Amino acid sequence: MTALVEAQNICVRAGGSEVLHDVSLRVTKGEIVTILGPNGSGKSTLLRALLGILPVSHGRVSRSPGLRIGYVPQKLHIDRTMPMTARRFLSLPHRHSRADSDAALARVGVPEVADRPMAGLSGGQFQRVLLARALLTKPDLLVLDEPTQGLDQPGEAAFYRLIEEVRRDTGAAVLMVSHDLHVVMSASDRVICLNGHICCEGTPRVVSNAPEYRALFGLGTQGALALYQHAHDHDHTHDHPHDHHDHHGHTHA
Ligand SMILES: Nc1ncnc2c1ncn2[C@@H]1O[C@H](COP(=O)(O)OP(=O)(O)OP(=O)(O)O)[C@@H](O)[C@H]1O
Repeated sequence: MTALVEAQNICVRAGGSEVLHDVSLRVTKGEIVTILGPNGSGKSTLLRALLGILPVSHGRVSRSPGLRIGYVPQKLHIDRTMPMTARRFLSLPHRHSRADSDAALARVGVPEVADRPMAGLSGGQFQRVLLARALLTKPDLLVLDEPTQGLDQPGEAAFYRLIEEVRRDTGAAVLMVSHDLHVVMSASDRVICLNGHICCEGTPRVVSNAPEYRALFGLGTQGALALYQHAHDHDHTHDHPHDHHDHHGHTHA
């Protein structure tokens, strides 16, 4: 199938060193592809090179003619003191009708936030508004750089379900970066494991059993640590172990 976007043997340099070496990948129509990798492994750099924001020092990037991309960058600086409603935010930088904006908010499951200030939204609502803004461009390809950062695990799982629905309804392909193995495994057609180069790739099942993947995420690398801490945080916010602990405390008292 024709690729929407394709990298052929690309190398990318940043800050005087080679951040990506000999990376090749393609995303075809309607696919959900997730890039996983430790901090600093070049995930954002790869997305930016595919989007043409960063130049490659070797190889080539091609995008299908007329490709419409909805991009949600990893960091979006919003002046939290500026009172801007979600509907107004959706019209930046391109103006959209009220009906289209409201439909986009409804599509991502937060119709109620249209008149609320962006600064007052929860993390999950905020990420959904970012997705709504990307959808307003009617993209063939959604590029999402860690779209679930700051969300708890149920919030992440709900967000990935939403991504699957969007793909089903719009036919858009999705290329995203994630740190969360568990939820990504169920939502992705294909996973690419990156650490400056592609360590392994394939269906989630194939990748989770690949020795390269286990070496990167399972043996105390920087990435494994980040992932472990991520999971650890979730345990702490979970109600049951906490209740259990309290219960024991009372029993002993
Ligand atoms: N503009 C830049 N100048 C210097 N170094 C850069 C620049 N952009 C990226 N880098 C370096 O390239 C490497 C890859 O960065 P990148 O942001 O792509 O990683 P990442 O996998 O997205 O990381 P994270 O998971 O922490 O977001 C890092 O070592 C980073 O410091």
